[in-house]
Amino acid sequence: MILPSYKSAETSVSVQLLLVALLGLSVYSLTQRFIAWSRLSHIPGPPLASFSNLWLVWHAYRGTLPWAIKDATDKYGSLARVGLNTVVNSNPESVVRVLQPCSGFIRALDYQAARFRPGSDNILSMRDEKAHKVLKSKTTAGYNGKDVEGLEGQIDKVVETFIDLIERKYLSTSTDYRPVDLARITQYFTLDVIMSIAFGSNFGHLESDSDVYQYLHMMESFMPMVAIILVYPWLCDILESRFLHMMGPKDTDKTGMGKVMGFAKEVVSQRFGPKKIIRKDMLGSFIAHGMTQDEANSETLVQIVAGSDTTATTIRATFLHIISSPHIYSTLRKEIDNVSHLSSPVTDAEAKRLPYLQAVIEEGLRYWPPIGLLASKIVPKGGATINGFFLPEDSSIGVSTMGIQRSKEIFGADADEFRPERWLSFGEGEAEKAREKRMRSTVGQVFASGKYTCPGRPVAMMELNKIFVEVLRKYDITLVNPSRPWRSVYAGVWMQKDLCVRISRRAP
Ligand code: HEM
Repeated sequence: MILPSYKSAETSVSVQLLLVALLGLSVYSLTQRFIAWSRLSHIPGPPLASFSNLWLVWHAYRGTLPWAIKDATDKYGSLARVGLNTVVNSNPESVVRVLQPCSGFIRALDYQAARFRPGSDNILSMRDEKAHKVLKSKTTAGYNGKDVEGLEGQIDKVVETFIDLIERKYLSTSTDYRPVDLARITQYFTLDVIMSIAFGSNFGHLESDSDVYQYLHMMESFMPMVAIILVYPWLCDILESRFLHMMGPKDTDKTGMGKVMGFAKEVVSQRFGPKKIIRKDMLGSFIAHGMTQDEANSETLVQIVAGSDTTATTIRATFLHIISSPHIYSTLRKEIDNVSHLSSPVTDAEAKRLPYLQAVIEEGLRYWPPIGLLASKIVPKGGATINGFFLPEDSSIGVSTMGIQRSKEIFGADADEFRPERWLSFGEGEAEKAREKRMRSTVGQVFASGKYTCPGRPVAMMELNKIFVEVLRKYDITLVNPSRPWRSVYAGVWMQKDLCVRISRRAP
């Protein structure tokens, strides 16, 4: 008989202990998962999403999240489960209820990803309701342009620089072919606008026709990672750790986000102290409403990020649908041509009087909402009933923006079509009035509502009111490659490029 040695008996005890520990961990993890699954098991959704967040990660990674969320609410109903603790909502009325000031719903941890300076909040990342309200009162008159001296004149100057760039470099003739990526130059346009009105000076993206400090390049490399962080927001804490912070952008960098941070810090420092410069721009407005230097350092980057990618998306998507539809193109151009007098650049007031232009802009906002994030909120203590489903407290509810804006119930059977006429064809009577009201309030939700409503809406609308008129009244535009008009993926913001067009002067 062979007796086991003392050593092998000791080893087998260790193995047994390890197995018991592993078993314990597995049981614990399965129990936690079961609890998490059962909290929202009554809400339908893609099967993978009911027991893990991998469904969200997969679509965030592929850049298809807004579409996947739309498909989920189309297939499973107005409330669909898309993650272990996350549902999305495609009912505009209950979205408004969630965003009401006293709803009790607060921003989910995801918003921490919008901190541009580690440990320091800005209006977009602020989760504390009271602090957010205070910040909102300090910033609204700046963001909406009310306090910005000569707002319209400053936007006009950038419109002129945009036209000048086309004249200098991108006017094709029968003998000279000069295609341009409209997606890129419209982003230069919105960046120059926002920086001009925010700080009184811009980086000259349009003048130099370049991504001067690689800000856009940085966004392209950085935002896909943000899209994943939004699914696992605890990653924010790791990224904000001292070690990783040392590897992140610094205000001494010569390019990218660091360069923008340095520029913003310099501008802010000039506005404080004994020799402070007083200006009536957005930043000046924030300071006049009591913003501190530290708060201003955090807020300046929001101005650029929130105010440029969003409006650029609407301009690109709307241009794409104008130039790819002969009917829309000619109707809009006829409207512009038939007005007896239009200033150059067209004034905001004049543009508001062009009904077809307004319908095109409204349709552009509806058809391609610039913010496709879940924009999740946490369900308050005691839980809440949304669209007939009970949501336990601390679960997370996001918005199916594409689902709402392409809703056939609200916008009609052709909701998937870009058709400005839908905004001009309301009939008489109470039912039609109610239908119009619902459509208009629903499209307004691309700017969110209630306590988180976008304060930059008037500025964005002024840019939209000008850019299409100025370009279409002067030039003919055609898509270079209609079978692949652009590349568009979602990474927290829409990354759209290669919207390659040929621009030529209109025949007199
Ligand atoms: C078409 C253009 C735009 C769209 C569709 C849009 C949409 C939105 C949405 C949906 C939100 C809510 C985000 C959330 O809390 O989850 C938001 C917030 C915000 N937007 Fe805009 N935006 C646009 C342009 C602008 C511009 C031009 C500015 C700056 C001038 C701006 C500044 C902001 C700021 C500061 C917030 C944070 C508000 C808060 O936390 O209370 N946006 N925007």
